[in-house]
Amino acid sequence: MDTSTHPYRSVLYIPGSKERALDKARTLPCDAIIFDLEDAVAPDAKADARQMLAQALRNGGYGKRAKIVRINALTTKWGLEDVQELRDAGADAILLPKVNTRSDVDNLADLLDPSMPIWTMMETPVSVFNARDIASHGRVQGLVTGTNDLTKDLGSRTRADRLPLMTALQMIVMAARAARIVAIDGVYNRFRDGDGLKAECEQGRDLGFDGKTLIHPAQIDVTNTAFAPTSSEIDLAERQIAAYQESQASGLGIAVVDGQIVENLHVVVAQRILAKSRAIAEMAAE
Ligand SMILES: CC(C)(COP(=O)(O)OP(=O)(O)OC[C@H]1O[C@@H](n2cnc3c(N)ncnc32)[C@H](O)[C@@H]1OP(=O)(O)O)[C@@H](O)C(=O)NCCC(=O)NCCSC(=O)C[C@H](O)C(=O)O
Ligand SMILES: [Mg+2]
Repeated sequence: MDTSTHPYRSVLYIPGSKERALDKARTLPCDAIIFDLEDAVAPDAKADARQMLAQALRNGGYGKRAKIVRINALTTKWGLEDVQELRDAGADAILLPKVNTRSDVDNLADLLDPSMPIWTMMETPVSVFNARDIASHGRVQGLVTGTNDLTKDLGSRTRADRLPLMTALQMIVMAARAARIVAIDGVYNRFRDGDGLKAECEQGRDLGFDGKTLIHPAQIDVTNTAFAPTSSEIDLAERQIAAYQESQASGLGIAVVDGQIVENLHVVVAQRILAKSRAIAEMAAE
């Protein structure tokens, strides 16, 4: 699934051990779900969570939401069994945490059907340095930023403006864009602080992320709004495309809309906005 056919504005983590949350997710208006077997699940609960999650996926009912399973790293004692239990359960992608290098992706790819997409957590300093290499792996279709682990590994402080993370955030977006894959921002931990979430979503959107990972259903609406094209962006995109087509018809290469030039590249951006808007409408028409 790419972002022109499927939106990834809101990507909700659900602990694989929480039956009630697994059930509730079937009704939540998020674009994608990360079913988590890693950090959200305590070591003693991992085996049961694996079984419960496989059953929930087989039962279905998640509609058009993209279903992404986050396994434990293959270097842990749980990783291999996670893959064996979940690879044929009906997920749309497998998300690998604590990735450092392209060979980590190779190790997972060897265990999966070639048609199963892989997403990677970008949450170690080494992964950020290797972002381009990881993103360009033929099996990788999405990068998910792990800002909590990055903050831990950097020894940085949590700041509202995310200044200590800015280089990493930009490198992750650039790697995803160079490889034409999906880029998702990290979580906002204060899940009852809607204003703080909104500000961080706007920043993530400005940076170029497709959406944001979430930890609580209360974060979905704010995020869906922040990562959707606004009505004025849609209106402008439509007028830019129309004006450009008109100028082409009269033999000109450039149009002017609202006092700004419109060239071919602006038309590409406008078309992308309209494609995203259509994908969101399609998602809502469930
Ligand atoms: C944060 C929470 C522990 C809060 O849980 P709780 O106190 O139970 O919340 P509420 O009582 O407000 O819940 C209301 C209802 O919503 C359901 N719920 C809550 N969270 C989720 C969810 N994530 N998905 C689906 N449904 C959810 C509750 O079941 C209630 O339902 P009902 O009873 O029917 O009304 C909790 O939200 C939580 O566990 N969140 C997920 C935490 C998580 O997944 N963490 C790991 C991922 S973050 C990460 O690892 C980032 C990355 O790796 C990095 O390094 O940065
Ligand atoms: Mg993490």
